[in-house]
Amino acid sequence: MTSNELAVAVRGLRKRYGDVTAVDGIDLGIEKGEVFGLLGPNGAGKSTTVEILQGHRSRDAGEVTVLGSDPATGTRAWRSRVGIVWQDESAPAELTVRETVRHFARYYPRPRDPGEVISLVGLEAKADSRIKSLSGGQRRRLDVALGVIGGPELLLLDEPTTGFDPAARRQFWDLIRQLAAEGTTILLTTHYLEEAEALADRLAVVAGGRIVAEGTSAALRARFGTGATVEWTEHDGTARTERTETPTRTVAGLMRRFDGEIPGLRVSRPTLEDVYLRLTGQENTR
Ligand SMILES: Nc1ncnc2c1ncn2[C@@H]1O[C@H](COP(=O)(O)OP(=O)(O)OP(=O)(O)O)[C@@H](O)[C@H]1O
Repeated sequence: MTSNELAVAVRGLRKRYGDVTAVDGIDLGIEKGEVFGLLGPNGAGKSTTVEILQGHRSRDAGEVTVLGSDPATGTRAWRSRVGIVWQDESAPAELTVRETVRHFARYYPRPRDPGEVISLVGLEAKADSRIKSLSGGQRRRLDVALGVIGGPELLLLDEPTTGFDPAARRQFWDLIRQLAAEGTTILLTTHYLEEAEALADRLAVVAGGRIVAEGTSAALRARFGTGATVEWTEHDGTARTERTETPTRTVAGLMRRFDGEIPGLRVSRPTLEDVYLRLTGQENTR
């Protein structure tokens, strides 16, 4: 697939801040209509990458094509095709939700209908409330409304659900799924594995400015999450843990030794979280 057929094509992307290498040679290809998750710990280089894709940060090296253009030289027409959800949208606190969404619609050549966008993000009941009266989660929905009011082909979301309660997070996921169903290509960064698994068609795990793994969550688990952990308790009460590629054989050995019930027996396969912690070198931080 050529870079013009992909929504986002990145090759050899590098960015340094002084002595800190934030992005250290990232390659990325996101297909049109895909939901792609960038997953990684604090400081991995996710925000820097997204800011470069938005055209809001310069790069030191690499080729970047977003909707057929280099973001560093993106025109106003190009910008109107890319939706960005800012962390702290500086919308005037005294305006109502409806006024704000209508106001932002004027910046775009072919905006979506403001009323429709307000209901898409679930803010109908708050349409005539002032922004200053919104809760944190409602405020974030407004940010998303402002990110999609221009009818973007590509939506870039940097940690969209940080600070959400579980119910708000799940409602937000429904919104993302709805936008994806309408054909919007979506790139989101997240710390939450569960979120990446729930939303992303494919995900890339970023650590230390590099992509350490990429694929569907099922493929990542199958590829990196091999083996199992067998846990049991010895007669003297000592807890034992063994990591093995052949858990059945381990359990068979224990059955012979214990000649009956094996106290505290537990066999577990790695979760995506285990895979993620292993890939990002945080395995022992649990
Ligand atoms: N404006 C800046 N000036 C100097 N260093 C920066 C700047 N922005 C980011 N960095 C550094 O670059 C590295 C990557 O940061 P970045 O914000 O891209 O990571 P991230 O994966 O988005 O992290 P988080 O999950 O914490 O948001 C970090 O070491 C960070 O301290």
